[in-house]
Amino acid sequence: MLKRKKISVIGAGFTGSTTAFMLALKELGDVVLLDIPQLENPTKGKALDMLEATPVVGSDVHIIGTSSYEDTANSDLVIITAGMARKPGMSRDDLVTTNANIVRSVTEQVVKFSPNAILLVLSNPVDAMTYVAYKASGFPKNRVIGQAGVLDTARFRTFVAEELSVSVEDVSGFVLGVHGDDMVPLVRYSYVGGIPLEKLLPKDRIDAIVERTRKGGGEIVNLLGNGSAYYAPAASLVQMAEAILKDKRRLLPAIAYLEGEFGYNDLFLGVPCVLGGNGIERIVEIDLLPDEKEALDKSAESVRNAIRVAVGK
Ligand SMILES: NC(=O)c1ccc[n+]([C@@H]2O[C@H](COP(=O)([O-])OP(=O)(O)OC[C@H]3O[C@@H](n4cnc5c(N)ncnc54)[C@H](O)[C@@H]3O)[C@@H](O)[C@H]2O)c1
Ligand SMILES: O=C(O)C[C@H](O)C(=O)O
Repeated sequence: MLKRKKISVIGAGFTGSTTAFMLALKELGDVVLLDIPQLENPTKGKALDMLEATPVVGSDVHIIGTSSYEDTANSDLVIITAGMARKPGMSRDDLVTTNANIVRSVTEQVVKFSPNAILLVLSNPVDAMTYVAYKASGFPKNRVIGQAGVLDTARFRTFVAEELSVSVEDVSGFVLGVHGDDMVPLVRYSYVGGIPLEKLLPKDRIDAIVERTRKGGGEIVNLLGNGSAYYAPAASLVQMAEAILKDKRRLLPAIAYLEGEFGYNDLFLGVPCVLGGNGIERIVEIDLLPDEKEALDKSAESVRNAIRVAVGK
């Protein structure tokens, strides 16, 4: 008999609860939503509300809310969204010390009960937080992954589709590097219906889209006023979760541990990855032009600085 997957989402705030609901809508597995003991009742309430939507949408999954890690036992996938979100005027790196402590303690609890899980990290600054989760878990590198590139690429695709008045489905591309202002949208590898983007838009328009993508998170933070984006981040987590849980072997940008790839060592950074049942099945190295490599180096340096603060090195 086919066994249902179990997915735990740690942090039941905006991104955590939206992710839990999207996972349930897609029937990817039973969902456990966990937050701190002080928020146990609201977490239970959110989960029950989602469960009561399942008959309407026709999704046969179970969803519970909890503050107890025992309920997360034997999860196949654990998504970590716990931590502070930034407010207008802050950078993601301003969250590093607070969120490193949260991500470290959450990971230690998670791995006690789910030693074979794959960890998918969202908490910011996410490249450094994925490093913290990796060290705290002791898991092999393929089972610790961070989310940034799917979201950053989604923003890029949205802006290109709007500019050209074409379907978002026909725009492809990928954004590598740090999830911050130094991210690297690879214009040269971006296509619209198979046509290179550079043949469809003048350089100044592409530059404007690249800049808007880099600042995409901040644009939403400024509009919301008291928190950060959650619909597109949740959708991005769910796309990665689906690739892993269904062993789809999708080639997506993901934050992966590098041991020599792209010339970096002992670093988590957004790179093209094949995502499947083992988590990161492999990293796909691509040729970069000197200016692209220089931009990726800057990205890597920015992650190294955040890691130094996160782990106190
Ligand atoms: N990587 C990305 O692309 C991306 C995208 C969106 C948000 N984020 C980050 O994700 C994090 C969550 O964002 P959000 O909008 O959901 O914030 P939020 O404030 O709505 O939710 C965070 C939740 O974490 C919980 N939490 C805090 N400490 C905890 C602990 N020790 N154990 C369990 N739960 C704990 C809080 O109680 C809260 O409910 C932030 O750090 C944000 O910057 C990253
Ligand atoms: O911008 C943020 O702080 C949240 C997230 O990283 C995003 O890109 O939306």
